[in-house]
Amino acid sequence: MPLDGVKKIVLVLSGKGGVGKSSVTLQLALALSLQGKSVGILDIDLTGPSIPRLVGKENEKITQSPRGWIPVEVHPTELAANQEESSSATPRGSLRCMSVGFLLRDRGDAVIWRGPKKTAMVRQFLTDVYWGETDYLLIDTPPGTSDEHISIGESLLTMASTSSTTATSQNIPHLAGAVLVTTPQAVATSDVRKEINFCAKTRIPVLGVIENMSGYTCPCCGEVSNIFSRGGGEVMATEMGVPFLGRVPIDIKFGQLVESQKIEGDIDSDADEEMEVDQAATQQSLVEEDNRLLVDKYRDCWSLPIFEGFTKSLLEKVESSASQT
Ligand SMILES: Nc1ncnc2c1ncn2[C@@H]1O[C@H](COP(=O)(O)OP(=O)(O)OP(=O)(O)O)[C@@H](O)[C@H]1O
Ligand code: SF4
Repeated sequence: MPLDGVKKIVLVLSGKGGVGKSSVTLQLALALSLQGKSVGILDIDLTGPSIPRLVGKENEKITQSPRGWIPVEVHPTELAANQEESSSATPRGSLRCMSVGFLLRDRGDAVIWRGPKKTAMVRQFLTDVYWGETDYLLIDTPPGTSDEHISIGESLLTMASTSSTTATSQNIPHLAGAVLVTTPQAVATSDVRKEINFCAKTRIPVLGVIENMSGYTCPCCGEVSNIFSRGGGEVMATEMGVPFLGRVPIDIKFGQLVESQKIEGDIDSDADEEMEVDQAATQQSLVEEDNRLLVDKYRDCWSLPIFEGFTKSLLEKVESSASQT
């Protein structure tokens, strides 16, 4: 069954491009993993997929198994952050990613597709990827309300209607809701208002708004500069009557990490079915080393600890949204 084993789906949306949707998706995913959850990221930004680069796996390719496409595994094992309190009861998280970027022959290839082809690709992502047991599937979307958004909404609805004759987006079994990302300035928040209206029309619950790039604290003197203004996301959330999850400052280290690509791993992700069950010890230790790199590097930023805070309130909202449906 499509999405079999996926417990909850969270869409990450924004009205405007470049506000940090993919960065927020990744940091939410890492923070959820650090809480021991198994997490998947589905990148449906078909023309500008950023997830492969963010996780340092730009050269990875998707493999096929009898059960479907196997997503690229980023850190399938115990995470570095948990090692401080390491005990036999330490939760184990995992992170797997699927993106059109893993399907391109060359990372510089352009995806120039019309609507129907995009729709087909989004459907295929929902039906043909074998996620296995996954607590949270975060779906990173392109900006605005494009073909991809409509396709994902329709595909989830179609899947729901196979089990119910009265399917609405509110009873899509796995859909917990959407997290909206904005920057503080009016030019971004006004587009996010449209996105909230899109959610209202398609009856997707809004789990909360995150205000990204909200101020910059100088590491030398502590002076706070509100480069893109501050507080616009919170004001907009209050006015629109949706929860505000919090702010993420501009984090120079984060930008540098993404740019530097130092997290590029050289792990052979030839993850066929057999390997899932029977991982060779050497491969496992390579993957563990790779994971530590990814989490350590992002943990070094200011923002990952902030996201660990967000996920707590996000999880509460997901649970309460689940109990209402
Ligand atoms: N809080 C932050 N501090 C510093 N840099 C950031 C922050 N958030 C995002 N960035 C940087 O801003 C750029 C755009 O971020 P990202 O790709 O996540 O945006 P997006 O909204 O997903 O873009 P697109 O519209 O292309 O999908 C990236 O280079 C990222 O590293
Ligand atoms: S005073 Fe201005 S330039 Fe100097 S360290 Fe602080 S923020 Fe940077």
